[in-house]
Amino acid sequence: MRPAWHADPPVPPAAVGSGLVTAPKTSLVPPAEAVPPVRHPDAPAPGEPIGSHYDQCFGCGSGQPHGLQLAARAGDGVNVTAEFTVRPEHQGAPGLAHGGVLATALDDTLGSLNWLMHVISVTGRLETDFLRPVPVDTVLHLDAEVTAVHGRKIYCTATGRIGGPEGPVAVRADAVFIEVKIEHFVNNGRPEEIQAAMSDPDQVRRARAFEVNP
Ligand SMILES: CCCCCCCCCCCC(=O)SCCNC(=O)CCNC(=O)[C@H](O)C(C)(C)COP(=O)(O)OP(=O)(O)OC[C@H]1O[C@@H](n2cnc3c(N)ncnc32)[C@H](O)[C@@H]1OP(=O)(O)O
Repeated sequence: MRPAWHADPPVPPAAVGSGLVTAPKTSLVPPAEAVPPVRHPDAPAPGEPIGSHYDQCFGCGSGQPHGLQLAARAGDGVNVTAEFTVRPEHQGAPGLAHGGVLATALDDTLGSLNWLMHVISVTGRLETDFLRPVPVDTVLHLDAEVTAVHGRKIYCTATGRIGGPEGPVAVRADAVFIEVKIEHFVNNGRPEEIQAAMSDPDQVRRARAFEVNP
């Protein structure tokens, strides 16, 4: 007999009007008309630290004691590298990193690609493969790159290796990020944090870096 979970009815592809709305998924494979990404002339130099986009970011902010404190550096193309050390507060199973935390590490590394193109984008779709368990105290060596751009859609990929930068791949992801304007955050973020960010000269300077996009 099939297990009970096999008997779940399939989710309808689009059920508008029934209370369910399932958006069509964007393929993670760029369309034929997609173009290669362009490294912005003012992108950080290869090897230069990218820094956090927001000190309260769970992925890269220094103001989040339980966060990942991810430190990314620019590559020589439209790519970055980063490291994340798994701490006890990141556990899922005993002694092992939580899968959602590992997905966050991949997501935030992909997010730092914004600095290479001087485009603000947010995660639209992120598909993650978990290939090896990642124990506490492990340094996850991440790399991410943009593979193609189509309109506002930015196709990108990331891997996380253990045991060194050339070690075996433990996690990987393919993603589509969507370009947005700064208003995306101003209009949607909780007012307390938006007001605090807008009165922080460092935060305003980080945001302005994108607005001089030629
Ligand atoms: C100060 C510095 C800060 C810098 C801040 C940097 C932050 C980085 C942090 C790490 C990354 C994150 O965690 S970001 C946080 C997690 N992500 C989010 O919160 C995003 C929530 N989703 C949204 O707000 C929205 O759905 C958007 C913005 C993604 C899309 O809405 P929209 O702007 O109305 O887009 P729309 O016109 O419908 O679609 C434009 C094109 O994108 C495609 N598209 C739309 N949504 C998706 C999707 N989810 N997945 C795939 N593809 C999609 C459409 O098919 C279309 O393709 P075509 O028809 O043109 O072909």
